[in-house]
Amino acid sequence: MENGAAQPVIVAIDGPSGTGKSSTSKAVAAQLGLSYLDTGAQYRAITWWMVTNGIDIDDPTAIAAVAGKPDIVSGTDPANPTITVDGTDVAAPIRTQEITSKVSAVSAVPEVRARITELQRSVAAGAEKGIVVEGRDIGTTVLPDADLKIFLTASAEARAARRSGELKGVDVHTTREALIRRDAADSSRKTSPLAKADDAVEVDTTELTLAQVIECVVTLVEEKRAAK
Ligand SMILES: Nc1ncnc2c1ncn2[C@@H]1O[C@H](COP(=O)(O)OP(=O)(O)O)[C@@H](O)[C@H]1O
Ligand SMILES: Nc1ccn([C@H]2C[C@H](O)[C@@H](COP(=O)(O)OP(=O)(O)O)O2)c(=O)n1
Repeated sequence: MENGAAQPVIVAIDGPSGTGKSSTSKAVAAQLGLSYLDTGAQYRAITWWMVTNGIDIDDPTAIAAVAGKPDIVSGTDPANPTITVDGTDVAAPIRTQEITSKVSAVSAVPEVRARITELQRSVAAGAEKGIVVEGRDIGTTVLPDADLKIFLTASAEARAARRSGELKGVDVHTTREALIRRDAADSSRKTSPLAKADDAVEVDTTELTLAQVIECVVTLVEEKRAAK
């Protein structure tokens, strides 16, 4: 590496629900002094706005017509990630089952994706030391020139067990079915589906602890940084 300040490093972490994207990305960003962006939270936030404003989420034309209206702001400190819509803190309401069940329909609308993708690129460009961005289409569409692309996977059983550990009172079977439905919707949409980029490193986390996944990604980032 040359003398002087380190070049910003851009890391894209994609994969389906429950593979460990958020936990891994936050920890990696915190350890390496990078910013962090949860793009799923942005899609949840725009879905929350649609629901709150009575937009019919089964009507893509109605969604497209207002996709530019909400002002979504993400705080990128991995120790305290925040998200607001028109100045309102929506960190809690975007995690309800209602929003989770509606987010795939809203995020499949091309006008929504165009709007959120633009936002994501401007956040990444503004991260002085670099950023870890997690989602479904970061390596393929949002930041195709990322320095490092990771695609996390895990069995449906492991993912459902992890998720139902968080959702008290919801059984593993129901969680597993909902998760498989959402994966199918996110993977089959026309615009920018959930997919592994050709140059992404695939990490199967089924048999790994979270600490092992974090260590693996930190090592890969450090190797990329050393080679820059
Ligand atoms: N490798 C792992 N082993 C066990 N539990 C994990 C692992 N990775 C993540 N978890 C747990 O699984 C849940 C979902 O992880 P999260 O990072 O939110 O996944 P994602 O962002 O991909 O949906 C969290 O409770 C997290 O602590
Ligand atoms: N880059 C992204 C990130 C999320 N989405 C959509 C599709 C996902 O089902 C929802 C919610 O994503 P989120 O990462 O919060 O979901 P999980 O926490 O992994 O269950 O947003 C997307 O379309 N593109």
